[in-house]
Amino acid sequence: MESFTITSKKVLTLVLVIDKAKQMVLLGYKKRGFGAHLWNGFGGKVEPGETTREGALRELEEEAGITVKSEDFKKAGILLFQFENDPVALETHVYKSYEFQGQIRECEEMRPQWFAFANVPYDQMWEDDQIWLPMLLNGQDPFYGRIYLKRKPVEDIQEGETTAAVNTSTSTHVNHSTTMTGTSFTTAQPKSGPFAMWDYQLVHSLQGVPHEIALDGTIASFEN
Ligand SMILES: Nc1nc2c([nH]c(=O)n2[C@H]2C[C@H](O)[C@@H](COP(=O)(O)OP(=O)(O)OP(=O)(O)O)O2)c(=O)[nH]1
Repeated sequence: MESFTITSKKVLTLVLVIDKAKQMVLLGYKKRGFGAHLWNGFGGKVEPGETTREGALRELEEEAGITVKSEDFKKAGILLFQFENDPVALETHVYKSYEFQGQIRECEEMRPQWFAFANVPYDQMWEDDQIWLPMLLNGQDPFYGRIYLKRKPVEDIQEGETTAAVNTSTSTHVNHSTTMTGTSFTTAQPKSGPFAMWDYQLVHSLQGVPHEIALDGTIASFEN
């Protein structure tokens, strides 16, 4: 795992708004920047002086035009994204809400759209989302884990390309409750961005949500 060694991390947020009665989730089509042309939740970098919660609520309002009351805004998990040959990991704090206020609107960066749980466009999302998003939609949170991503060879991300072999090694287990440990997919999807998921470790946590994931993957404390 030498090529996945990390020495620092950036803190990011990601918000999923869910209509429980209709079994639909609000996603945004990212028009530019990191993860462009993929559907995703709403989020971004946490600013200096902000908590992850405040940063997540700010990004949701900026990118989708809506607000969520504090009591409805729940932490669903933390994912540490590690990229091949990149010493900076992205510690992404994932939030969910079943309620929101305001009018959903498009902005320069994101085009929001509701999707039925059965029609989530996983082939146009980050590859790892099909591992953890169903857990969030089915209420199997909180969770935490590490996701390892490799840059795809250029020819594999061109339109029309259908298969790209990716490494299928099995990762070691992390402790705590139900541990899922991964083998990545044998077929990389050409529209799912420039990165292929190489491996993952994901834990459905019974202890609550971690405050953070240390660089060595350990969890120092939980929020509840
Ligand atoms: N669903 C999903 N989201 C991911 C993955 N990797 C990853 O960074 N993200 C999210 C976390 C953040 O919400 C977003 C990247 O944040 P960013 O810093 O590029 O956000 P941004 O371009 O909107 O920048 P800003 O608003 O903070 O200026 O993408 C992934 O594998 N799956």
